[in-house]
Amino acid sequence: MITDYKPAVNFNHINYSVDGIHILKNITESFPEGKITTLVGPSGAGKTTLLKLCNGLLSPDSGEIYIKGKSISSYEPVELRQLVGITLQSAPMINGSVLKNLALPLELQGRELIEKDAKNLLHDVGLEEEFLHRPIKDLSGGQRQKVSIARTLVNRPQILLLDEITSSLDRISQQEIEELIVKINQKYKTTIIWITHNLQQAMTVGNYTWVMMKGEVIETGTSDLLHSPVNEKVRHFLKGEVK
Ligand SMILES: Nc1ncnc2c1ncn2[C@@H]1O[C@H](COP(=O)(O)OP(=O)(O)OP(=O)(O)O)[C@@H](O)[C@H]1O
Repeated sequence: MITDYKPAVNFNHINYSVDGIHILKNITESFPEGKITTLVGPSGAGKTTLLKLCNGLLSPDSGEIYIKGKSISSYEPVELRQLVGITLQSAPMINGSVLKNLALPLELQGRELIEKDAKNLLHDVGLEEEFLHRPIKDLSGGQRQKVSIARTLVNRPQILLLDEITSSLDRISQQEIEELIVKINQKYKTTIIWITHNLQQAMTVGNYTWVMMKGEVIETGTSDLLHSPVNEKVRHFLKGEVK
C-alpha cells in the first residue's frame, strides 16, 4: 500500500459490478497527491473502470471514494469536472479550429476562453501559437493528442486522468507527450493517474504504480516494483505470460 503521501484520491472498500459481473473487488488504496501513478495490468483488469470512478462517470456499488479528503458524492458535478480532468486515447473533436476545440469545455459551462489563455495552453503542450487557428483535421496524431491534453487543462484540473494517451502514436510523439505530462506534473503539481500498457513508459514516467488483475489491485509501490515485483502473478504478467 502507498502510505508515504497525502492522498489525492482514496478508495475505501470499493466494489463495482455490471450485470452481476464483479468488475472491481474491494479496492482500498490511494493515489498520492502531486505524483504520477501509473495503472498497469492485463486487458480487462478494470483499469478504465477505476479511472471513471475518479471523476464520477461511474459510481461504485459499495464503498466510498474521497477526492482531496472529501467524499466524491459531496462535490457538485461541475466542481468535480473542474477538479478532475480526463484525457482518452482518441478524444472526440469537433470540426473547426484548434481554438474552437479548446474553448469547448468552457462554452459548456457558459464561459469564454480568451485568446491569451488559449495561447498559454498551447505553450504548456509544446505547440506554437499559430496552431490556434488551424483546422483540427489538418493535425497529425501527436499534435491532435496535444490539443486534447490542452483542452483537459482548460479547467486547470488538480487531478489528471490519462487513459492510454500514447498507444496510437509513433515513438517520437509518444516521447514528447511523456515529457509534457512530466512537465505539467512538475509545474502545476498536478496529480496524474495514467493507464498504460507500455511498461517501459510506466517505469520512465511514473513515481508510483498499481498492478491490477481481474478487478483487484495486486501490488502497489514505487515504479521500481516493475523491476522486482513481490507477487508471483505480477512476475508472470511482467514476463508477458498474462495478456
Ligand atoms: N458497461 C460494461 N458492461 C459490461 N462489461 C463491462 C462494462 N464496462 C466494463 N466491463 C467489463 O469489465 C472488465 C474491466 O473493463 P475495463 O475496461 O475497466 O478494463 P481495462 O483494464 O481498462 O482493460 P483494457 O486494458 O483492455 O482497456 C472487462 O471485462 C470489461 O469487459
